[in-house]
Amino acid sequence: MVSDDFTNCSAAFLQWFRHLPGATFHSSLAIQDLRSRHAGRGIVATADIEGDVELFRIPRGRILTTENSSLVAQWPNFFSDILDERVPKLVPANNGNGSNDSDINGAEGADSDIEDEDFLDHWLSLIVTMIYEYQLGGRSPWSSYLSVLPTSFDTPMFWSDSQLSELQASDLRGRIGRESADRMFRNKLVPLLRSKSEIFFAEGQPQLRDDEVVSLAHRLGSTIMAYAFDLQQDDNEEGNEDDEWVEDREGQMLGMVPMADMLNADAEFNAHLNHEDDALIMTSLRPIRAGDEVLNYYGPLPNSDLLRRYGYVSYKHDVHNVVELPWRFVHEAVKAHHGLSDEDLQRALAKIDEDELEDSFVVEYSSISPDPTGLLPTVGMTVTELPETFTIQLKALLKYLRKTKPGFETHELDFWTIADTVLQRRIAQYPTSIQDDEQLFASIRRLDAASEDLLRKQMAIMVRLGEKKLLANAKTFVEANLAGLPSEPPRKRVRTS
Ligand SMILES: C[S@@+](CC[C@H](N)C(=O)[O-])C[C@H]1O[C@@H](n2cnc3c(N)ncnc32)[C@H](O)[C@@H]1O
Repeated sequence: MVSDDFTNCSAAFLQWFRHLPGATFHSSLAIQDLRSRHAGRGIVATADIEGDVELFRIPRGRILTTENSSLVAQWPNFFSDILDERVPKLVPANNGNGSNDSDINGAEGADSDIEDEDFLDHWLSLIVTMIYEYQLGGRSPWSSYLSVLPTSFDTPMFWSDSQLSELQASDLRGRIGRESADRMFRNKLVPLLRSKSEIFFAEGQPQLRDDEVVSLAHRLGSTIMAYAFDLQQDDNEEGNEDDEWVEDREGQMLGMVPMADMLNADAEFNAHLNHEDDALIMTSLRPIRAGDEVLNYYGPLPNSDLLRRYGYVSYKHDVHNVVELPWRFVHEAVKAHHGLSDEDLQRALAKIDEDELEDSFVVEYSSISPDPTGLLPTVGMTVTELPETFTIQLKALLKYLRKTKPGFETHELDFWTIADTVLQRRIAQYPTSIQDDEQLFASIRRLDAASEDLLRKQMAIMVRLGEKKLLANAKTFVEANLAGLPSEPPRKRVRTS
């Protein structure tokens, strides 16, 4: 085997980890180089491992957190200083992906990671802590760990405009937020670190220029998004009442957990991190065969969010895809279908409490969750209902039109026809069809996927294609409902008294 920096760093990291007091690492596991399939490092079983076996254990004191770092001892007002510097919203307003109340991984929740102020405090604190540890170099207790963390990313945050354009009409494009993060790092973070230059830029430490600090902050900010775990989780609360899996990566107390974050992940997985009082323990959920990769779970994320936060996509995550339907498309469709004026529409809308209105509605497949061993049921991906808020709001609008416009009538046929038009309008926002994308995807798969540009293009096509398939599926559902209705609306009832 050719030994390069990458393999040397993996070996040094493993050796460091094995020597941490209280840490364990199963003898049938190895860290493997998975760069040939764009998956960086991963952990693979070298012999069969049974289910419910401890794979490795990380003592809580060895987790890279602000509390465990020596930074706070040198900067006693660290937390209050960070709170003063935070910027409430890092992403442009109105970029939420609508509502999906499944959990933090739902469309809205996925966005809330950087909109949420608590998360932002923890994220920023951890960025500063990691800058501090990086600046310590070999003197950091985590230096062997830091050297296996990535220095570049394939998340859209780092894509060119032409690469981003390949996402076409995906809602993801409005949710990247690089500019606002950049502004915050430049205007807040750099002055904050400069004000503590005796801690961050002392003699003997790298003397970074401002732009270097900003790019290091971006790099670490992205590392945290893709690697950090929520440490506050209580295993008893982990599953909700339905015993569903939740993501353990996005929460209010973030920490970088050496080794746990060497696991790649998928929508089907075979390992889970258990949170105990003094340690985090990675456990196998079912037997893992020799040669199999040990996989963690990042949550029921659509491919757009997997790409946004982790920089990769996976066929298995297609089942969690989501697409937003804007409320304004409903306005347009109602107006066109019923031949209404703007005034007609506004009069009816004025009757609805604006605060209760959603700006958009999330279309998704009927929910599929992994079982307790991390496997997904083998059922087809189908849309079996329209978003509940879509139905409520459209029905409310039609009701108020009936109240405010004399002679206005609607029937079930109108509801489904409007829904069909809205879907058609959303589908038309993507300039290429499913067939175009499938052909394009097949043709570029044969090319050299080592090219960064090509890899990003492939991932963008997978995101947009998955969204188009979801919309087509939703349209089929609506068409089936239309087909089941009488084509003529019932005759007007004549009042007899
Ligand atoms: C927590 S790290 C996992 C370890 C990582 N592969 C490494 O080399 O450090 C998360 C990152 O791993 C990569 N990753 C995770 N699961 C993957 C998968 N199934 N396929 C490809 N890349 C994956 C992504 O780059 C993601 O941002």
